[in-house]
Amino acid sequence: MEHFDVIVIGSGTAGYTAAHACRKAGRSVLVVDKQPFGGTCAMRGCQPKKILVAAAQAIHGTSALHGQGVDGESRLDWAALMRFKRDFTYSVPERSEQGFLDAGIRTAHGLAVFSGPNQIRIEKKGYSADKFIIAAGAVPRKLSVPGNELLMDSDGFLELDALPSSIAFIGGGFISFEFAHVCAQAGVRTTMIHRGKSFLRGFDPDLVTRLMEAGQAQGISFLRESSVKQIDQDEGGLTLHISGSDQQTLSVDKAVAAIGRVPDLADLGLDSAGVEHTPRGIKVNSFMQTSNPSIYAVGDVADTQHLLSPTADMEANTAASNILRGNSVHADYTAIPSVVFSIPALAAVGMSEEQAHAHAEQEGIQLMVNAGDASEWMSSRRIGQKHAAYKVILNESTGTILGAHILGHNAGEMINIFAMAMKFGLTREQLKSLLWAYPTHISDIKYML
Ligand SMILES: Cc1cc2nc3c(=O)[nH]c(=O)nc-3n(C[C@H](O)[C@H](O)[C@H](O)COP(=O)(O)OP(=O)(O)OC[C@H]3O[C@@H](n4cnc5c(N)ncnc54)[C@H](O)[C@@H]3O)c2cc1C
Ligand SMILES: NC(=O)c1ccc[n+]([C@@H]2O[C@H](COP(=O)([O-])OP(=O)(O)OC[C@H]3O[C@@H](n4cnc5c(N)ncnc54)[C@H](O)[C@@H]3O)[C@@H](O)[C@H]2O)c1
Repeated sequence: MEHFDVIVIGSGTAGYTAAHACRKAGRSVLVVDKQPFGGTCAMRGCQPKKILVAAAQAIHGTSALHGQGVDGESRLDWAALMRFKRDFTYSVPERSEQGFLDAGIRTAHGLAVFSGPNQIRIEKKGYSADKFIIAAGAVPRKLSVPGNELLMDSDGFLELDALPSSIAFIGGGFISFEFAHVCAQAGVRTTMIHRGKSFLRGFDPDLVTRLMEAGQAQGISFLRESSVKQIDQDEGGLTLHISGSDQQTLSVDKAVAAIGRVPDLADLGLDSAGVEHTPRGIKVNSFMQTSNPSIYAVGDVADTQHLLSPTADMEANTAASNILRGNSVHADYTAIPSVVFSIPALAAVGMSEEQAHAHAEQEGIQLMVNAGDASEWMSSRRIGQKHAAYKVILNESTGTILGAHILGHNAGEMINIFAMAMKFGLTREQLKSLLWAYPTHISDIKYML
């Protein structure tokens, strides 16, 4: 049985970082993936999604300035856009694997299954290691209703050769919002169906309302407190049977289930390795170590709060560091920005207003909540942006930032400034004293403070 210092299961964001970090320190490393190398972010997530969003933003940006110096219609050419997207994703597996090989990391293809606490099998061949890092990611959650096989998931949407003329997104989270805005800009009749009352739970409700107004202005319909109970195929496409809303059925050409992602635990053989897990993922401590001290778990497969690329990367570095130098580094979840790449984008970091009020009461501090509409600001007017708003929550006495929430073009870039300020404890006065390049969206931050 071949032996390695470290075996990494999964070649996505987390697996990539962990494998390279261990190899850089001179360890012998094997990385294995059951799919072509590269993982979700590069192949089926952040990167290809952002290519579609960029095109949709260009269409929206042009139409927003019609009559204000911009003339003529722009149109989203889906077939060309998919070719453009594939130019990026096509080469990922080969480049990713070559990068591992160039660094001296061994690669293997196939399903990795634990056959004991310190060994795995890949396609009938056994391997052992001193340490393992499980970076097996997550997969789309399936809607368990009759006819669910007629639904697409995000992987399917990102591979669509032609856009339908009507589409429904089931779920009121990140993926539904981002893809719905792309579809709306392509002229697709788009409906979002959400079982709960509040869309984009976790984001500021006032800003979510403004985002939904922006979506409605682009032609998106929203059904809330509505559950899809059954899907039937009919001649024209699909009929969705919906309970809870006034609308009982909805006919669409295609429908996408975007109801969250679940850790990809199936077939890993975790019980043979003594690794505790729940449907939420592999249980880890703050060193990213599992119940088996030789095995660490990182990224979407671990039972942590975030399913994001930067947190996958940070957790992988944490696990690698703890394997190399003994458990000494804790995963640090301070000030993690998150962005819905809708049109406009919605971004947040830190506490919600509700959390901040609870925190203030508990700590006996005064809050300062700066909130407002930014659609009349020059930065919005010059690009024809009609939906822009912000909410910044500060500790009044120290001037430090507890939370920031931004809706608008470039919100995804601006939020990083707030994340940096929070991470390093910068105050309102310090931020205001900076000479921001002007006129930029980021220079608006001083008005928000
Ligand atoms: C549509 C979409 C858009 C997204 N957009 C963003 C975004 O804009 N920003 C952001 O921060 N995050 C985004 N995310 C989330 C982000 O992609 C994930 O958080 C991140 O990719 C997780 O990385 P990972 O390494 O943990 O898992 P993955 O990248 O999923 O890698 C896991 C790998 O493990 C392999 N594997 C699993 N089980 C086994 C096994 N038993 N044997 C061998 N191999 C195995 C899989 O084949 C896979 O390649 C998005 C996700 C989706 C779906
Ligand atoms: N820009 C980004 O950072 C980005 C973009 C896309 C995805 N992601 C990551 O991927 C994850 C998955 O995205 P997502 O949009 O699928 O999930 P999500 O968690 O953002 O939203 C899931 C939605 O589905 C609903 N839902 C859950 N179970 C349901 C059920 N059985 N029936 C009906 N509705 C149900 C939830 O109420 C929620 O509205 C996200 O949590 C996020 O971490 C991030």
